[in-house]
Amino acid sequence: MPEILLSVKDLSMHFGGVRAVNGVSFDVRRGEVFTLIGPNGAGKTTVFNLISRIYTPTTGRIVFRGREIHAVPPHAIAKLGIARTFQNIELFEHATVLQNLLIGYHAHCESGFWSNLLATPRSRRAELAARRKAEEVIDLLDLQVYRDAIVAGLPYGVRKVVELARALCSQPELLLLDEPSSGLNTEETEDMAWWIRDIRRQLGITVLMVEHDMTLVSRVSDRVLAMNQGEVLALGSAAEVQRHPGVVEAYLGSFDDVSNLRRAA
Ligand SMILES: Nc1ncnc2c1ncn2[C@@H]1O[C@H](COP(=O)(O)OP(=O)(O)OP(=O)(O)O)[C@@H](O)[C@H]1O
Repeated sequence: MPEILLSVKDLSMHFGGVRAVNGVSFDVRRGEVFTLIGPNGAGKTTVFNLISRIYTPTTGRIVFRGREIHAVPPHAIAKLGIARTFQNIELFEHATVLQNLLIGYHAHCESGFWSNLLATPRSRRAELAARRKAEEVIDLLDLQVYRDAIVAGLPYGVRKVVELARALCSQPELLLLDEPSSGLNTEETEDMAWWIRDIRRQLGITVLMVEHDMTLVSRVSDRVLAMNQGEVLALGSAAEVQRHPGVVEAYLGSFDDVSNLRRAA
């Protein structure tokens, strides 16, 4: 039996009369790439925001490594072993790539305010460990030439990889990727598929992803869950889910790019 890393049980999030997420359940197995798809407004980002504790669910449970995470404040999520990227990149724009990665590392580490201020041996060891981890991630994602560049001056595609790198520096067990291909051209999207596969293969990190580009979804996902109007429509391999009549109908009834679905079929 595969180990379940994350379990979402009968999860609902209502905003007034809007049922953004309504009775959604799924399990993410340790080591897999699990992808949420669905037309605009299906509830995918809300599920992400619930798992990363930006929202508290109206009803339902989220269990990570056997522990309920409802009461964990958003800032403590990284320490539990969950990191995420955002649809619209969120980086410190006026800091360098390396500085952003060091911040990512410190999001998960325990060294206290006083030990940092007094530069104790413990805080110096933590600083060295942070630099080692940042350099390792820079090498893994081929960011060497950008190490000391200010983020604001970098092309969008590179900033997207830097955000991924920063999430990796917090050494997560579960990585949440919110539309990793958005804003990327075809070549950059192909690179992103390589990075996601490397992250899973080389670092053993479990990936939960929201993505619209079905070519990327098909390339990297072990399992795909399709949502529509806050509810689960289908679960299976990328090919199985794309053939599901309810999924085809949901996309045809929306303004989403149906050609994406056909392209990867
Ligand atoms: N904070 C909020 N307040 C009110 N309604 C919200 C809020 N967040 C999301 N919604 C609504 O919940 C529904 C699901 O939105 P959500 O952003 O989760 O969908 P999505 O599948 O991520 O869509 P997209 O692919 O466009 O990002 C939508 O009808 C949206 O308008």
